[in-house]
Amino acid sequence: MHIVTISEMRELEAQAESRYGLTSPILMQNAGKSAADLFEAHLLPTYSLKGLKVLFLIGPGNNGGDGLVMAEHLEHAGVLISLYYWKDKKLVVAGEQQQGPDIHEALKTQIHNADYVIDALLGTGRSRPMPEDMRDLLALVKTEREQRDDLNVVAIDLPSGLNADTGEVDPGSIAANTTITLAYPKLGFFFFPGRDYIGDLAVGDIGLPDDLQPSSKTEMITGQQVHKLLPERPLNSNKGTFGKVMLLCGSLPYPGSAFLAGSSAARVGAGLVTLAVTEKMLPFYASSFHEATFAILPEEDAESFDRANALIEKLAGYKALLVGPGLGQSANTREVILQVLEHLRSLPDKERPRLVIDADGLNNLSALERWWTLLPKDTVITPHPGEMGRLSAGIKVSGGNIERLELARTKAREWQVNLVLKGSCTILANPEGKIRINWWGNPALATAGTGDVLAGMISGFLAQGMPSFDAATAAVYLHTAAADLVNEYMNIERAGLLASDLLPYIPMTLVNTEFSEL
Ligand SMILES: NC(=O)C1=CN([C@@H]2O[C@H](COP(=O)(O)OP(=O)(O)OC[C@H]3O[C@@H](n4cnc5c(N)ncnc54)[C@H](OP(=O)(O)O)[C@@H]3O)[C@@H](O)[C@H]2O)[C@@H](O)CC1
Ligand SMILES: Nc1ncnc2c1ncn2[C@@H]1O[C@H](COP(=O)(O)OP(=O)(O)O)[C@@H](O)[C@H]1O
Ligand SMILES: [K+]
Repeated sequence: MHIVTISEMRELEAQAESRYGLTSPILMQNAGKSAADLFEAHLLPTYSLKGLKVLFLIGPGNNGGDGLVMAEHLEHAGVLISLYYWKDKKLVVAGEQQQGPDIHEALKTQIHNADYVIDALLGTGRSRPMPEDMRDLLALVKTEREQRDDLNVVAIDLPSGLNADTGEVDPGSIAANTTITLAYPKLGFFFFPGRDYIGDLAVGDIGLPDDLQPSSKTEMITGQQVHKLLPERPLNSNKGTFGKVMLLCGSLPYPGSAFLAGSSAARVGAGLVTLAVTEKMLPFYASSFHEATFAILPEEDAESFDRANALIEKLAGYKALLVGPGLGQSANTREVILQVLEHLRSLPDKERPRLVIDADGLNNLSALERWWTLLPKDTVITPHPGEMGRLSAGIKVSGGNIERLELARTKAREWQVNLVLKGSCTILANPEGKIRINWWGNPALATAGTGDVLAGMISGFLAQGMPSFDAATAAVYLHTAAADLVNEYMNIERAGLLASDLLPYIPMTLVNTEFSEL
């Protein structure tokens, strides 16, 4: 699904009018109706709308207009509606305009009684800081919600005051429990601090014709998209159909990485997983990872030439190679990586295993001049912000602010790689400037080993012949979907997940893509 900037959204609206006669009032009717439908279908699956008390905060522009249309639909469905018009300081309760000297007190009573407050004050037309009286209004809602968590705030299009292009927020903005955005998610949702204000995200259809597409090259990864990318599993198949993955991962202080990555490759359907390990490491894996096969390498203090060659000899017939998780850093290991890269570059396209480099694979590389010139075509790299900094000559890389978007785009072009810049909204960028951003997941993923799972999943998809950027896309989405499932089934909130908990849930995430709402 496209992600749009404000100007891209305006351009679409202008085209909708000039090419299809879809004027602003028509789009607003569609927007308000779909917001009402989403409110009913998704927010209240188990409750009846009848008797629900909903207060609408109505702004001066089209965002307020959307709110009014939504309110009308909900009123027909039996919702008890009150409307507060911010500009005119007018309060209407059940169709009656409230009179009297103290509208402010009456408004406070409405906020106190509401089940839901709908934030329809400002949308993409916000052009300056919020006036104080708008901040005060939202502060009343915020204070009330702090006192009772059964008060929900639903933002229409976006939380008022959020900059839809950058994710910056006004000091008066309040976080929504749910944002019903219109037509397409806005770029600012994916960056902090904005990301924290969105809550659950729903996307309303405003009736733009299918052939009217945004010019944006930026996409939000969705389950429906991933469903289409997943490899076929024909009946007439065997393990050879689904490809072999080789992993150069794991060393004495970090043995678990190879287990996590290898299991994850198998969990997304790779036919066979081989761990390239030394004899010293073998007993660890043989007892914990029964499904793996092994390529035995010389010990780490052997000549790099021998270590590399032992791996290269075994690599024929493999469709994917993962280098890095838990590998350790040393001059010798760097040499091994260099020789393996050289071998990969020498292979014809069809015979070349597709490469994923993560963790210490990246740390080793970053010590080399112009390391990116050493990579074979179609390589995927998966740095977290620290690794990204090392790869980019020591610059400081933000974990979640908007600057990381341009950085990812520029570096994927310069390095000619498929870049997975990890973080709470992971950004994928390919050499052609295409961007995909992951919305899903939760902070339980912020624990050691989840990156190994991700890298393993990518290699497992590559083994099945998926193009590199798509393999990375599917894996990024599915590893966060797995975390969401773990939280649900293990009753975890935002802490306590083990990377290995993800493993048994990965196959379920593949199935679930067929039924995802987005
Ligand atoms: N156009 C379409 O076809 C469709 C649009 N849609 C909807 O419209 C929204 C965009 O509508 P919009 O452009 O009217 O902007 P909106 O966000 O309502 O606010 C602008 C108003 O607020 C004012 N204002 C600005 N900043 C302010 C501030 N800080 N504090 C106070 N006031 C401020 C500004 O006044 P002015 O600057 O002129 O004084 C103006 O009156 C979009 O998010 C979506 O919800 C959908 O229905 C689909 C079809
Ligand atoms: N707060 C968060 N929300 C969503 N995803 C997260 C969050 N924190 C971390 N992640 C994800 O968890 C993974 C962590 O990877 P990484 O930092 O490489 O860990 P490790 O190297 O220990 O395995 C990444 O895919 C990252 O995007
Ligand atoms: K709004």
